[in-house]
Amino acid sequence: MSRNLTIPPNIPPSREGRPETVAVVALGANLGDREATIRGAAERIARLPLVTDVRLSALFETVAMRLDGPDPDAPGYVNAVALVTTRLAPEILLGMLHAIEDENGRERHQRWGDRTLDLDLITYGDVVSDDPRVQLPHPRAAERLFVLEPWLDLDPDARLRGRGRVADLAEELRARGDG
Ligand SMILES: Nc1ncnc2c1ncn2[C@@H]1O[C@H](COP(=O)(O)OP(=O)(O)OP(=O)(O)O)[C@@H](O)[C@H]1O
Ligand SMILES: Nc1nc2c(c(=O)[nH]1)N=C(CO)CN2
Repeated sequence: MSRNLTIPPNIPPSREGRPETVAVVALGANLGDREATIRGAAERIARLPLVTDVRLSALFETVAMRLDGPDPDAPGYVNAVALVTTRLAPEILLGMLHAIEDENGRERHQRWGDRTLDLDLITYGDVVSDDPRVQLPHPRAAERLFVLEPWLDLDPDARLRGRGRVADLAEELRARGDG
């Protein structure tokens, strides 16, 4: 069969801008229909522009952590982690995560208070940032089993830049009865 060489080959047009990067996003909810909120948020992230893939972990039931420690009397959380492949810049992605929190009726009364939806950017590729608006990796991720365990569910070999293997961090927290 002859080929018409005037028709361009089926190669996607080259795209300017940043390369695709995998971001780790932590999801948590302890008010309302927590599971539906988490699954809906992951679907919403998947529909963001310049997001090409979202893999959601299993959902974990966890005890609410307050600033002064675990509070078994507070409404429990459903936690999960999503691996998000995106060409959005980290600060833009975080802004969009905040918008999704707002769409879900997130109110900001109290640090570590109850919430319909919390979305944290845990890592964005290997990017390190101490800008208070976008700290990367998330400065409290290594102390949070409710982040590390869902992350391990998706990626047992995960590493947290500057802190080593996520599996080792989780093991230390479990051994201390912490996190
Ligand atoms: N990597 C990050 N992920 C999420 N928020 C961040 C990050 N870096 C900086 N921030 C900023 O932290 C501020 C507080 O975020 P948020 O309301 O989610 O706090 P919190 O959930 O109560 O506590 P924590 O930050 O310990 O999870 C926000 O204004 C946000 O811009
Ligand atoms: N179990 C649990 N506790 C929390 C969580 C969370 O996601 N899960 N998020 C908080 C603020 O980011 C504070 N405490």
